[in-house]
Amino acid sequence: MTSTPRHPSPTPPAVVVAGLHKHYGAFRAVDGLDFTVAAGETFALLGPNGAGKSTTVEILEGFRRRTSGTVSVLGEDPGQAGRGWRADLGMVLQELPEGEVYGSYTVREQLAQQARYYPNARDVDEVISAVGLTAKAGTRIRTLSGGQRRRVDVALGIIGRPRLLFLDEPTTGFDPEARREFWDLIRSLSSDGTTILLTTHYLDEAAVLADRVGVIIGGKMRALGRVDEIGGEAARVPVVSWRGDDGEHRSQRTETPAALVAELRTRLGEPRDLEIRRPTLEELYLDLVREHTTATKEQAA
Ligand SMILES: Nc1ncnc2c1ncn2[C@@H]1O[C@H](COP(=O)(O)OP(=O)(O)OP(=O)(O)O)[C@@H](O)[C@H]1O
Repeated sequence: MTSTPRHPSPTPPAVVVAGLHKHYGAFRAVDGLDFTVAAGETFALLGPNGAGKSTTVEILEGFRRRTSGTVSVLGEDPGQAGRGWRADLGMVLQELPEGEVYGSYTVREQLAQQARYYPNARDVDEVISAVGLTAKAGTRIRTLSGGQRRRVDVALGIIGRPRLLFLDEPTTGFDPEARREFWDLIRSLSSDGTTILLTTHYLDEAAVLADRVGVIIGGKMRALGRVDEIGGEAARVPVVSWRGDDGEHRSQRTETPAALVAELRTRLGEPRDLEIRRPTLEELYLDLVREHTTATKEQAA
């Protein structure tokens, strides 16, 4: 008799990180990270410069050895995995110094060359169109602008139809319109089932794209959750903002917004540009960075 399992086993996570450390001598660049990225999820790693984001991502990509901890990426240890595993990954690394990457290839030539490494590559011209470079397909890459070259990096990252795509600060140098086009591209990859691990300094980008975010500061995970969960209780304290008599924009976080508005009304009459809203991810993130940077300085003193 055959039987169908009543509950089909859930898809295993794309990434599992437990107790991850990376030390350089006495310096702990990554200091005990734990997180998972579910299959099909878009996960953003946030954190100030030097927080340990790229080090973590490079360990997951198999480019850097860890000091300790366990890491599984698409079911394998990146330190041991082979070429088949790598073919399922797409990578857009942090920007490399100008002129170091591409010889004299055109956009189309470079992509066609890269596509040959993958068993199930995407169509070259479709990818060129998806990153908005159709008009530049025959142009030599080194003559493109910085933002256009970054689009080539993204195209190279997705040409192999990866199951898991790493994007390390992908939109640095993009103009606002290009960033929005890029977000559409990421959303469409995500809706096709691609798992995405993104690092970014643009909090609006994380808020728009990510199902969950992790905030790394000083090599440790200081917050982890859905965008609307970050900041815990603090995230529920509203922000009142208005324009003062001097024309300056002001804002204040308060548990009693109605009382503050009443006080402003007495003081200013009808306050200009009055708004009561939830704090943005950027405000909550900056709170976290301040809190942990101060704590680290106090410990060091
Ligand atoms: N090879 C190395 N030797 C010593 N220290 C290193 C080495 N590589 C990185 N570091 C240090 O590890 C820390 C984490 O660096 P990492 O590049 O992971 O930060 P990041 O969060 O990606 O920063 P950014 O936002 O600036 O890209 C930094 O203080 C960096 O100087």
